[in-house]
Order: sequence, then structure tokens, then C-alpha cells
Amino acid sequence: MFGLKSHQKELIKLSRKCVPKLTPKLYKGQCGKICVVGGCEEYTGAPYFSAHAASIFGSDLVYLLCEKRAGLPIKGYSPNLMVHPYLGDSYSSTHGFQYDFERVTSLVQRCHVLVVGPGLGRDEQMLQQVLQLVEEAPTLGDDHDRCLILDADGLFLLSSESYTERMQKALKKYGDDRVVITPNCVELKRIMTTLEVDSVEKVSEKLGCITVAKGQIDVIVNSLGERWENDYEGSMKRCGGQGDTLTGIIATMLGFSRAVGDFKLASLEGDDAKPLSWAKMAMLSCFIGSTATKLASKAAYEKVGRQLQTTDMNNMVGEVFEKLYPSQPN
Ligand SMILES: NC(=O)C1=CN([C@@H]2O[C@H](COP(=O)(O)OP(=O)(O)OC[C@H]3O[C@@H](n4cnc5c(N)ncnc54)[C@H](OP(=O)(O)O)[C@@H]3O)[C@@H](O)[C@H]2O)[C@@H](O)CC1
Ligand SMILES: Nc1ncnc2c1ncn2[C@@H]1O[C@H](COP(=O)(O)OP(=O)(O)OP(=O)(O)O)[C@@H](O)[C@H]1O
Repeated sequence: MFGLKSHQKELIKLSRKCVPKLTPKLYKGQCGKICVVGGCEEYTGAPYFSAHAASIFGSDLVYLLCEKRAGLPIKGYSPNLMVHPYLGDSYSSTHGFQYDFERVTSLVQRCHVLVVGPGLGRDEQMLQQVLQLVEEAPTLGDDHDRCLILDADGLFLLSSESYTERMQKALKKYGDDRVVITPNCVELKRIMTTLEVDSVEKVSEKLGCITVAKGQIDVIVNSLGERWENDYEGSMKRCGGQGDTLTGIIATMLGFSRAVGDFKLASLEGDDAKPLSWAKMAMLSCFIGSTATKLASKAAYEKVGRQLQTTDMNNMVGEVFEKLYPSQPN
């Protein structure tokens, strides 16, 4: 399949234990409720790419929590997403916008997985609101195993001297390997400098998280130092937004893993399959996110060549899912 190596095929096979089986008994939301937190006046594409990829990789419900002025453009991209423009920046708050944290928390407490950062921007007020959300999310409602993915400006909160102490403390409130960070090579360097560590392993250990260090080879390391490398080739076109596709797919896979591991739905392997530990499911979720993103990039490049944009890649994400996990007959 797609020129994948045998160890990659083995991991894909194992990851079937993370994917819930579709049955007539399921109701909406059981196969993943995701909330993407990001989007400001300048960047509306990034959160859309993440939320859209999460949707078409198979999550049931995908919410998008963004700055007020980003709401309308993003709603215009897709009627499938539920766009909540409840965040405010310094511009909107001086132009009549009233920030209401309760509206934000009532949305977030319904969600199994959060993606924080794509297109958030660096406005001080937006960052403060999101930092408070990251701090409170693990204790909202009855769900104390909520997962968090940090990318882009969410990682800036981690590497910036002004916010890092509060962020590091906040991440400790999440369960082991319930937090995933997805830095590109520049973001990784900034994080290592701030944390005063010299390896991906030490970043993951210090934060109790999984780090997906992106590049030609994606390096995936969990809090115990287990390290997987994904050298599947993907495509060579480096348009902006591919990292957003990645966070969307990882979010769906973590949501699926929670459906099977935390909420005990049957997986594609059936009811009697021996369950996997959360640590293994979380690593597999990241590996599948990395593989599916690279596969979508490769498939889109083969179709459209150098004009490839993230929209082309996202258009392949549903097809990639079907190739990885062929559908049961209906
Ligand atoms: N369509 C949209 O709405 C999109 C919106 N997006 C959103 O934009 C926001 C800012 O994100 P960001 O990544 O541009 O910011 P930041 O981390 O400051 O990097 C800036 C500089 O770092 C460098 N650099 C980066 N990667 C590198 C690498 N691999 N290897 C080497 N160097 C590398 C490079 O520096 P240069 O080469 O230009 O000197 C680059 O210019 C954020 O909210 C994000 O979500 C994106 O998701 C795209 C799609
Ligand atoms: N040199 C490369 N060759 C092949 N794939 C790559 C290469 N660099 C990055 N990728 C892939 O592209 C995806 C996004 O990584 P990238 O480093 O572009 O993130 P990013 O800069 O955060 O993206 P974004 O533009 O969304 O902010 C990852 O899945 C990664 O595997």
C-alpha cells in the first residue's frame, strides 16, 4: 500500500484497535467531539484546515472557537463546522465585544480533544484568554482525561518567557501523554531553549507529553522516552498549512482512541480484541496523524503537482482514511 514499509504497515494494522467500529447503536458525538481553538483577523485558514481535516478523517462533531472577526469568514468556508466566535482581541474588545468565559467553558466541557493554536495570532488578550482555557480545560465538567494538542501560537505560549511558567504548570494538570505538542524545527528550538533541555526526549519528559517533531522525518517521543520515527516520504511541496492538517488528524485519532479506550466502544478489531494501553493508543494516534498527512500530501501532489495547496491535501484526507481502514460493507 502506497510504498509503505513493513513496520509502518504493522503500526497501521495495530492502530485498528484505536478506531471505533461503526454500528447502528452509536449516536452523534460518540466517535469524537473536537474543539479547535484558533483563528484571528489575519489567519482564518489555519484553524479551518485543522477542523476540516478532523471532520473528514471521521470525527462526529467539530467545533471551532475563534476570535470574533474570524467567525464569519470561517463559517463561509464550510457549513459542516460549528464556528463559535467567542474569543476577543484588543481590537474587538475596544469595539464593543464582551468576552464571556462561561460561554467558552460550556462549549469546551463537551469536547473530548482540544487543538489549541492554529491561527491564534499573538494578540495579548487572545493569548491570555487561551492560556486561561488551557489551565481550566482539564478540570471542566466530569471529563478529567481530556486531550490537548498544542501547535503554532499555542506553542508560542510555551516558549515565551512571559507565559511559559503558567503553561508548564497547566500542562501538569493533564494526564500522562494526554498532551501532544507538534512543533516544526524552529518551534522545537525555541521550546528547547526556554525549557533549557537539549533533546526531544527531555522536552516530552519535562512536560509529560508526546512531542511530534515535524520535518522530513517526523520524530514522535512520549513522556517515558519511547521514540518512533516516521520516514514516509510525503511530498516535497512545502505550502503553509500542512501542519494544520496534521493536528486535525491527530485530534480525530485521539478522539477515536478515547472512544475505544476511555468510553469502551468496540474497535474495528471487534469486542474481543485485547485492549491497548493509553500510552500505546496515543503514540499510534500521532503516528497515524503523521502518516495520513504525508499520504495526503503525496496523493495531492500526484494529482495537482506544484500548485498543491493545503486545500488540495485536505481533499485527500477522507480517501486516505478509507485506504488505511477500508469500510465495512453497509
Ligand atoms: N493559511 C493560513 O491561515 C495559515 C496560517 N498559519 C498561521 O500563521 C501563524 C504564524 O505561523 P508561522 O509558522 O509562520 O510562524 P513562526 O513560527 O513565527 O515561523 C515564522 C518563521 O520561522 C521560519 N520557519 C518556519 N518553519 C521553518 C522550517 N521548517 N525550517 C526553517 N525555518 C522555518 C521561517 O523563517 P524565515 O525563513 O522566513 O526566516 C518562518 O517565516 C500561526 O498562527 C499559524 O497557525 C500557518 O498555519 C500557515 C497557514
Ligand atoms: N522536508 C520535508 N519533507 C517531507 N515532509 C515534510 C518536510 N517538512 C515537513 N514535512 C511534513 O509537513 C507537515 C507539516 O510540517 P511543517 O514543518 O510544514 O509544519 P508547520 O511549519 O508547523 O506547518 P504550518 O504551515 O501548518 O504552520 C508534517 O506532516 C511533516 O511531516
